[in-house]
Formats: sequence, structure tokens, C-alpha cells
Amino acid sequence: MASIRDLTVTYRRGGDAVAALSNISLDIVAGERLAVIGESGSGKSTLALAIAGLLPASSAVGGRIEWSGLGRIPLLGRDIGFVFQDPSASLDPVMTIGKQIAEVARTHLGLTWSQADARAKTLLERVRLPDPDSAVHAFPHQLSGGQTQRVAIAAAIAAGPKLLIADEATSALDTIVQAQIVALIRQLVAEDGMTLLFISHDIALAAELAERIAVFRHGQLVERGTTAGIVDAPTQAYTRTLLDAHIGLDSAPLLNRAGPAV
Ligand SMILES: Nc1ncnc2c1ncn2[C@@H]1O[C@H](COP(=O)(O)OP(=O)(O)OP(=O)(O)O)[C@@H](O)[C@H]1O
Repeated sequence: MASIRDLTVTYRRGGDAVAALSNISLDIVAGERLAVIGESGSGKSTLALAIAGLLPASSAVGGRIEWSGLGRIPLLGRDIGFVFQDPSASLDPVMTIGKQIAEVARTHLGLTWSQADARAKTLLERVRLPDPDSAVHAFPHQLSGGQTQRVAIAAAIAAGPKLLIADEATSALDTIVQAQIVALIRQLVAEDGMTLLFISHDIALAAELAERIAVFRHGQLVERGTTAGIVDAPTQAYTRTLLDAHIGLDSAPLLNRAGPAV
């Protein structure tokens, strides 16, 4: 789906240059669930933003991203769905959630308002928002954090994107809700045949969702492999540190946790 080659991103902060990514080469294969993990500041979000075309204009970007299977340069919202850590980054506080989701479907799929409204309701059912009939009329501030993230996910998939990017989409949620959102993402990705790029600092969550994991550190891709390979036999001491930082040093629970209810 996407071949990232020698991607280098440098931000400007005041008069200083901040190197966020250095020579990253990574393939995202159509239909796979790929996790990018690493500590805060390792460049994960920068990678996600670069893929989505959301880097600030002031950043200096080198290298390239080649797309295949889309027939065009991907359009954010249409071909790429993006879920942020903070759902308020993608939701309008003064528009009902039904209209926000419908707007995405209308803009990108050319639906009429009534078709788009019906699609919004169906999407709210799919993300398991309680009482979708009245929820379409609610505003974001009337929802809990988990419910708001469900709405943001509904909006992200409203136009049927091929690639879903979830950037720390569960980090602001408590553990139970986090597990529910992870299960929901897994289910939606399977049902819609989407490719998933799951960005997280949490190797356990990554292992729950992803078939492949790429480990970032200080803007560099230090290790990549299958989830089982990374969890059972990491080649880098840094990856081992991430694993050891997770409660329960035994890797088995990371790979065999039964999926919770969505
Ligand atoms: N808009 C920006 N302007 C300047 N520097 C930035 C900007 N965004 C990120 N950085 C810096 O780039 C580096 C990589 O940040 P990035 O957000 O990509 O990492 P991350 O792994 O996603 O971390 P986190 O999980 O904390 O978001 C960090 O040093 C960060 O301070």
C-alpha cells in the first residue's frame, strides 16, 4: 500500500532544527495491521502525520512515500482515516455528532444529506454508541471520553478509507475502555478490510492488535518484525526494555490475551 523510503523530517522550533525522523524506510502492506511503537518523542506521530500529509508546512521533509493500489495520491478522510489521541482534535464542539459524521460521508462519497444522515446512524451503531437514534443529535461535550473516541472512529471510517491510522487513540482512556476501543478497532478493520497503522507507546496494546511491529527510538527505526518475533525474541536491547517495562514480563499474556467485548 505504501512504501516509505528514506523519510527524514526536521521541525523548526524557534531558530533550532529538531530532527524527528531520520532515514526511515518501511513498507505498509495492504490489509495488514502494523503497529509502530516507541517512547514519547521517538517520532511515531511524525511518521503518522507524514503518511497522512499533515506535517506542518514549516517542517523540512526528505525521502518519499510511494502509494500503490489506490489509483491516486491518497486523500485524508477519503482514503486515509485518522484517529487522534484527543478526539476533540477531529470533532467540532458545536456541531452534532450525527452531522459531523454525515458531513464526511457527504463530502467524500457524494451522498445526499438524508443518505449521509442514515450512514451516520449506521456508523454510530457499528461503533456501539448507545442509543444511536438520539446520539446523532448529541454534541461532543455530552459524551464520555470513550464514547467520544467511538464517534471519532465513526467519522474516520465514514468514507470507507483503505488505511486507518490510530495515533495513540486509546492513550487518554482508562484501561477497560482502552481494551474496548482496541477490540472495536480490530473488529472494524476486519469487517471493512482496512489496513491499520496503530501508533502506541504500549507494546502490549500493539501486540493485541498488530501482526507486525516496528520499533522507533530517537527518530530511527531500530527493529521490525512479526508481533510474535518482536515479543518473543527481540534483537534489540531497547525492545527488550519496552517489553520489560510492561507489567508481567512473560510474553505469553501479550500474545494470548482473549479479546474483550467491544
Ligand atoms: N510541531 C513540532 N514542532 C517542533 N518539534 C516537534 C513538533 N512535533 C514534534 N516535535 C518533536 O519531534 C520529536 C518527535 O516527536 P513525535 O511527536 O513524532 O514523537 P512521538 O513518538 O509521537 O511522541 P509522543 O508519543 O509524545 O507524541 C520530538 O522531539 C518532539 O518534541
